[in-house]
Amino acid sequence: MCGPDKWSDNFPIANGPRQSPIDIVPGDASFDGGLKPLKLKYDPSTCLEILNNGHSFQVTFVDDTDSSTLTDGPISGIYRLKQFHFHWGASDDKGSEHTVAGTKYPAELHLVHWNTKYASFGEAASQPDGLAVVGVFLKIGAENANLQKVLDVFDVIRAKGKQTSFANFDPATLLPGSLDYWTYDGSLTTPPLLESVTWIVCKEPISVSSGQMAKFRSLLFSAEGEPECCMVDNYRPPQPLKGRAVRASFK
Ligand SMILES: NS(=O)(=O)c1c(F)c(F)c(-n2cc(CC3CCCCC3)nn2)c(F)c1F
Ligand SMILES: [Zn+2]
Repeated sequence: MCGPDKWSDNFPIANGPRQSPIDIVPGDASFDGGLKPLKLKYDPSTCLEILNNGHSFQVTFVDDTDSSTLTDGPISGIYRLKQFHFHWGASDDKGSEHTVAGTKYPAELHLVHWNTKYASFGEAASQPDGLAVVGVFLKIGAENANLQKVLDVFDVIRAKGKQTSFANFDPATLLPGSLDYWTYDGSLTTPPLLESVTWIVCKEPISVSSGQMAKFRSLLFSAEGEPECCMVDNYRPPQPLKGRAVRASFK
């Protein structure tokens, strides 16, 4: 398995100056009163499909208009929602990519947006200010009815390469009550590990039940007809901060 430790062979940027994820140490983050509140405007009618891409499952959105956007927060300009996906562990004690003072959460949601000053997601992904990803931690607790709408279609996307239409889902229903956040300059957490992401990590987690986490683990890394390989531990561990500042939108 070409796991995270091997990525630097094919992607030397894996050892670059602004890699993600990182361990967020709240005491080391500096409050920045200049940071604006996040402004997330999502239109459920832009929700298109859900697919198992062999690394995670992702829900993709129509991004040819400014219907679903991220503005304000630490960024300038308009960033369009392209997709959201998750990372999770084989057990509830691990799974998130970012950690908070060493604490791992069982899963982490990533809402991926691209800067409309560029012509497309693909072009934006190679620019230092091209992408903005909102990260939300999942914490074991009450069953999450909004998340359940996504888990309910897992049976048809169980294997790598499977996809199905997925309409009228509002990703805002997966956001926590508070949008207080930490922000820092980082990268994609999977190959090609491009250093083009403004990370925006919410302080407040959303809930997920243990039974729902078991459902995440019913997905497969493997394609139909291949030996079954459970999709678990699809998270990259924290990377060196290398002198970067982590700012907080809250005191
Ligand atoms: N964990 S993360 O950092 O939030 C995260 C992301 F933000 C991503 F955008 C991707 N991503 C990768 C591609 C292929 C593109 C193919 C064209 C060149 C750019 C990559 N599509 N989306 C991704 F895989 C991922 F894990
Ligand atoms: Zn991710």
